Amino acid sequence: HVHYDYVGDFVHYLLKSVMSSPKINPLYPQSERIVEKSTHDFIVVGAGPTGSVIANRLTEIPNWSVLLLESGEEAHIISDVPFLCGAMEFTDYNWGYKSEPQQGFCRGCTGGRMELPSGNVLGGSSIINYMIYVRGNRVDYDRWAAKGNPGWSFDEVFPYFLKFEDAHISRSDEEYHHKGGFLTVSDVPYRTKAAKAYVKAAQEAGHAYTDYNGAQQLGVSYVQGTLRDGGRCSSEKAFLRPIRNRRNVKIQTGSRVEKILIDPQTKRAYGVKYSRRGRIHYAFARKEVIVTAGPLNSPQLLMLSGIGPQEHLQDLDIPVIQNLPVGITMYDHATYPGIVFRLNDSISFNDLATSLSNPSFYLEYMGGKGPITSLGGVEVMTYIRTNVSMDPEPSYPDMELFMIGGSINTDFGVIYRKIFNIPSEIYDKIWRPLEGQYVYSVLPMLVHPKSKGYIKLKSKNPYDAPKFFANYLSDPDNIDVKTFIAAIREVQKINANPAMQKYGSTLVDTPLPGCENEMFNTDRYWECCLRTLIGSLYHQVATCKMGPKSDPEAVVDPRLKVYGIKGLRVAGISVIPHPVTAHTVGPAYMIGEKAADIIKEDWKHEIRIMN
Ligand SMILES: Cc1cc2nc3c(=O)[nH]c(=O)nc-3n(C[C@H](O)[C@H](O)[C@H](O)COP(=O)(O)OP(=O)(O)OC[C@H]3O[C@@H](n4cnc5c(N)ncnc54)[C@H](O)[C@@H]3O)c2cc1C
Repeated sequence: HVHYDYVGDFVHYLLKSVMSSPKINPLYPQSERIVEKSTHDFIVVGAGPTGSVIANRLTEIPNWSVLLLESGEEAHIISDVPFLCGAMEFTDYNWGYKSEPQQGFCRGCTGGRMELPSGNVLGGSSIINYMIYVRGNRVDYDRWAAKGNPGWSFDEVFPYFLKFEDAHISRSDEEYHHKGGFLTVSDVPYRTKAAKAYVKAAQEAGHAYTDYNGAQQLGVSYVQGTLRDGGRCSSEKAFLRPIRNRRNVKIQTGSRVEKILIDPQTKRAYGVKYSRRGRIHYAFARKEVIVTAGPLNSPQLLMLSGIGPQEHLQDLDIPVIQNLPVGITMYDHATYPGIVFRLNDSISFNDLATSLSNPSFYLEYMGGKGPITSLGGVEVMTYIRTNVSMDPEPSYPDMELFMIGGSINTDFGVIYRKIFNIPSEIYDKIWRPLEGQYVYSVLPMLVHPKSKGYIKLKSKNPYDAPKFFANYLSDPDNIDVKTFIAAIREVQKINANPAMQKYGSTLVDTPLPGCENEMFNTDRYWECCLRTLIGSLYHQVATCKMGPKSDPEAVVDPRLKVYGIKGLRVAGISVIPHPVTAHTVGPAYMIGEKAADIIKEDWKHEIRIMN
């Protein structure tokens, strides 16, 4: 046995080096002669899904010039391979944040901390994400509107979801999808037999087969992915590549914005200060600065620029321009990776190394097919409403269960063990004995957490990572834990059905280290597991919350303008007021589309004159 830690480190090193190597034929050639001071109509900070859409749509107006500044570089084509998505976290495409150690969760994680990856690359997190495409529930958006955000109800945002979508889904509610948009959403071409059996078992357990992006979200269906021809369809591929030769857009990588320039007298944002290749530059905006720097960096940038909680900024010696509750709210979607079932037949992924060393899989991938098109093993989604839910809306899920045709042992502890910061003591006990075996797992995602965390700056140095306090499982009534446990029971119920039992599927019952004192499969046992090994699914929202002026947590108004500051908007999942019943990339694209339309509307007098 070569110790997997060394193998893992070597694999990560190799991948990191390949991914960061200079491009021979870059799609976005970067001029070395960047002027130190330049002026544009709009400056967009961050080229993730939201920033990419905004840059695309604003430059539809030929007379408007847009500078898109992205801290990361253009991605390597290897990031297109869906099966490798988990590994992207170990490259320079990740900002590499971690949560602060806190009581009550992640007691067993290495250092008591969770990984909080976030994309630092042209395309943002859509280059390192798992490509799961979910739009969210009608109720999510109707509640945004009901909470004082006019324009954001489902009926008002749905056309934007349709606008960007190019759907290739075989069993779908057709009127809920659209063909011809920039972002390809499709079925995953490869499905394990375990996934097919699980879909059947879920139906046997009473879950209807649905299109979760269609009329009804509750039920079971195969995952839909942001995939084009079996490869990743990132925001770079979908929204930037088609416009990169427009004369009125400048897409500049390796450009890290350190500060938004704001006149303290007039409170107008007039540009940004950024560093590139070790030099400081300034860019000025005639019209607006739009911050789309992701859910973790957008609040950081605002606070570094003097917009944030007054006392916190004063403590760090940052001159306060506007006292606003930036970063005081951070909801996230949590999951638990330890519900694993052993199978007695070769129906799931059992060995990543063998899969990746099989040349025929690559040939299949060239044709947009085969196991390598799998979204890191994510295959089936089930939306459920547990008996813990007190929500008045009967069709509103409180849990998502996503089924994976493998588990943390499938890659021999090289990738997913590290993603969840699982120490050797736990891996060796639970997953090591399963190496090479056929298993599947189900990860519950708590879609509407009651617990909320917050973000603080560590210092006024833009290169110091902020501090992330996730506060998972901290709600006073313990509803989050109870909901998780109800979901774990539902997973067991699904597994007990004939379609899974045909393969002798049994829950792995080795007690989790740290929880041996609790009786296996009791509520107390599962609570202990959750508090030992919970992980993030990287959907932090509300860090620059959208809300009416009366909302004490609001940072931007419903037109995404930062309260009290002129010429400055924030867009992206950071503005989402409350967690959605979705993975967040879909909503990020929608927010980009809507933001672009809002901006066009606000400047329509000028567009009219130009026409
Ligand atoms: C590992 C991972 C897996 C995920 N899996 C899924 C999934 O399967 N399905 C799903 O729906 N969602 C998933 N998500 C979430 C989803 O990808 C994000 O919600 C979405 O990308 C957010 O879009 P955004 O535009 O708001 O921000 P981001 O995608 O975070 O983009 C922000 C961009 O701004 C840049 N930036 C930040 N600070 C600066 C600065 N100071 N100067 C210049 N540029 C800056 C960043 O480098 C980045 O490119 C995942 C996220 C991660 C991290």
